[in-house]
Amino acid sequence: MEVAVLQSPVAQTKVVGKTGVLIVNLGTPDSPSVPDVRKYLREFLMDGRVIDIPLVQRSLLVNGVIAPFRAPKSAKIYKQLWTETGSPLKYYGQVVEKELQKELGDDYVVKLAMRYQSPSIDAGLNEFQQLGLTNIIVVPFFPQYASASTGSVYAKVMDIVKDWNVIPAIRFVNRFLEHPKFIEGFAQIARKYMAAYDYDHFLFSYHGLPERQIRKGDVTKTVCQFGDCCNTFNALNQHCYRAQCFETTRLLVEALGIPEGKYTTSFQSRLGSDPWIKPYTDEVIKEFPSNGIKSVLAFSPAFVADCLETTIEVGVEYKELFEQAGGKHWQLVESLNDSPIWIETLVDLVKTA
Ligand SMILES: C=CC1=C(C)c2cc3[nH]c(cc4nc(cc5[nH]c(cc1n2)c(C)c5CCC(=O)O)C(CCC(=O)O)=C4C)c(C)c3C=C
Ligand SMILES: [Fe+2]
Ligand SMILES: [Fe+2]
Repeated sequence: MEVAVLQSPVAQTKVVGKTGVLIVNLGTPDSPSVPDVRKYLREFLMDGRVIDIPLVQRSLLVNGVIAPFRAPKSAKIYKQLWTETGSPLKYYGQVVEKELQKELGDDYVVKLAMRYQSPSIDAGLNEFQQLGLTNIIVVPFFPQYASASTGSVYAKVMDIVKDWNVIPAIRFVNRFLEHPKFIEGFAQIARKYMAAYDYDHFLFSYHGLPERQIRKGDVTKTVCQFGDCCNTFNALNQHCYRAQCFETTRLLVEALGIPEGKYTTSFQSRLGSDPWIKPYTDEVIKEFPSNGIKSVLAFSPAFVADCLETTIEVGVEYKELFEQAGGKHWQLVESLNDSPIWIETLVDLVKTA
């Protein structure tokens, strides 16, 4: 009796067995206007996993300092980044959503979401709920796990579904820095530049994090000393974001045959005066020319789509810094964006989740 009321057999076959795939990137402002950038920064930086200080202090910092003073400066940089298709981070997300749907076929429903701003995680999950999908795979677009990125996506998803009557079976992709196709994706782009120019040095610059955030994740309080310990990657330190970044470099160096001594790993975009993970990219770059390094191929493998952090920070600002210090040739390795090998990586991640 109940079954007949619930759904016709035709409607049932449409959804039964389908899996919802939520691909999630960080987010970006809706436009490069000051109010939209301010709205984005407020939502982003009020996340307690991003600025992990008590709520009252966070609110004073974000609403009293960052939103009024940083937003106008950031808006100018976002205007530089914006193209006719909008923010590259969102544009490539939309292309990847379509391509991945095509590759995965009818057994899956693929939805793009952003942790902050739009399209929201809420909207994506609600669509899955309306379709009656109770198998969901969440793929955060962060190759390395950090509480501020991947962790925040997990927390948001769980916060949304916790009140549903039928909580779906959810599988979360945790990290994919060691996926051979992810590594090969960056290697393919880099080979194009390496074939055309003989670079003195290779820089692998990752988004930074306050050291405090890594310390919090080290529940044993013995793993990360923020030094050479991060150079080896093992079962104990696999959740240390800094160690994951060094491992990403090691795999890329191996794939590209870069000799020892010809590459550096560093961390960019620090905010505030607390210690962030070192070495800092801007300090490393300033030293390059005086050490005889006049040409650099720069990678940004903490991101899978070009964004402010790659195109502007590494591609423009660090280039200027390098040239001011006496450097001659600087080239950014663009991100995976909508490359076929990135879509293949995602297909593998979904099918093995
Ligand atoms: C406390 C501050 C920040 C932490 C911690 C942090 C971690 C973190 N962020 C990304 C990915 C991206 N961040 C981007 C921009 C960005 N990040 C911060 C601050 C922290 N990030 C700020 C203030 C900004 C905005 C830049 C500005 O206004 O100047 C972006 C780019 C988004 C875009 O629209 O292009 C990405 C992507 C990760 C992966 C991460 C933890 C590892
Ligand atoms: Fe960031
Ligand atoms: Fe570490």
